[in-house]
Amino acid sequence: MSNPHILAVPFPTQGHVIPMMELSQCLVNHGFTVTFVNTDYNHKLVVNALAADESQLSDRIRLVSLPDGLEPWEARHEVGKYCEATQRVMPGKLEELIEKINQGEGDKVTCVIADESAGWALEVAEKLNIRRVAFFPGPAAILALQFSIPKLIHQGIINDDGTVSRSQMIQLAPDMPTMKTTEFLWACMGDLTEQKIVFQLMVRNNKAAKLAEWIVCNSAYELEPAAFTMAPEILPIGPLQASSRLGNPACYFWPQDSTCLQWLDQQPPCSVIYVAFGSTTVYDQTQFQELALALELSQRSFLWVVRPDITDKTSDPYPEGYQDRVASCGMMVGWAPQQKVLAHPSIACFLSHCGWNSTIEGLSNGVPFLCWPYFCDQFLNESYICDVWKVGLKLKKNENGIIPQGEIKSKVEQLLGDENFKARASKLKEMGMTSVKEGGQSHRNFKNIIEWMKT
Ligand SMILES: O=c1ccn([C@@H]2O[C@H](COP(=O)(O)OP(=O)(O)O[C@H]3O[C@H](CO)[C@@H](O)[C@H](O)[C@H]3O)[C@@H](O)[C@H]2O)c(=O)[nH]1
Repeated sequence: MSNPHILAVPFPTQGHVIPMMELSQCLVNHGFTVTFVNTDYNHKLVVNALAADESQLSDRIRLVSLPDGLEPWEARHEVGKYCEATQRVMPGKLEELIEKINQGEGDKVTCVIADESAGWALEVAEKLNIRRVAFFPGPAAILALQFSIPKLIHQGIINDDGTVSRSQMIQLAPDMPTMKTTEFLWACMGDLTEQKIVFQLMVRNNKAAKLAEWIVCNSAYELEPAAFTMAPEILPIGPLQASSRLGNPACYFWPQDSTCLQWLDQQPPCSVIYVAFGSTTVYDQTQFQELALALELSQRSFLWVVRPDITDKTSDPYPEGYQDRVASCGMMVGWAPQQKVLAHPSIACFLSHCGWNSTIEGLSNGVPFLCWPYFCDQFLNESYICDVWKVGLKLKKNENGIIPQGEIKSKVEQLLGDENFKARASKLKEMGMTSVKEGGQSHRNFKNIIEWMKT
């Protein structure tokens, strides 16, 4: 038998590639070899960022790439178009890649670990008779929601193409956070056509997940017990964090600006608002400027990640004279070493879009949140943060759909003026993080799976 050789296939967006790489690094530490499959487009970004970064990938992880079905110049942020193209082109290319590897001199692929959202990769693995693990990088509750689609159709809550019959609050099972039907993952992704494409992808992924011998997720029993009771087939192996294995995260699409860590060193403990909205969130110019002014108004230090594509206005999106005015208290960077930033003692709170990676990174460091969800699973994550774990506050939009500067300023004061938020966040940190340590339930699940992968 050949040495264990994993083919890791993330869903091709940043928020999925990072946790799949983290899982890969954990596998390498247990003696596995990993071939990591990016799209050609993402591969270029990753290689470019790696060259500018001090973090090194293990030589037991080989980066390879496949076309994603779009031309190099086409935008990847139109969810529907992107999902259609990847599903159409990538399965065939993946099959060719695996056959090429297996006909070569090196170790044959012994197991495919695919993102649950890229169910087509599980279909290819089954066709080629290779063992399969589905990895979900988000919360178990969202996967449980996806698995409940047939029941939701049966109950008339949605119709066959995922359209929500009416806006209402529902609870999938006792003790689960309540969800607004119009905020179901697929129902808040782009226009109606895109929503239907995303819904159909989820239906396909439900079937594909049944082909996997294991379904694992980047969460912990301690964080969402009700979701794991509702869908016991999902096993938590998280929260996966580079700091747990004393390593650096990798596979970023943009080079990290590490100068902010030295800047943080100069700030007093628990004094800085960290502001970051993940890899895809985009704000219009009005909202962007409102946030900028709110940070200035807060009269606190802040570190703000302003990705080059975060607003529709690319050149100088700030209010006039802003950068000079905030130079003594604020720092803006294009992409931060976020996991290290959140672990820094000078961070007081995290103004976040509530992507799941950001959520567990904040939790793992006991940082309280100000929540500004945008789409996808982020509304549910906000509900976990504010209603279930009670480690954050929600920001409210005004009648024009804008979160005004006064709202941001007053919620910052409320959050930082109440020590209970920090106290609960510190408690949750202890609870959640023990799960990935020796003896924890996530650790035990991970061990069982790697034992199985080695047989
Ligand atoms: O300056 C930055 C900003 C972000 N990050 C990292 O980028 C990742 C961002 O992931 P996440 O917070 O989950 O946000 P998205 O990039 O928006 O992720 C997508 O994928 C997630 C996992 O499925 C979902 O939970 C989100 O809603 C979805 O938008 C995290 O690991 C961050 O540490 C950095 O390293 N530097």
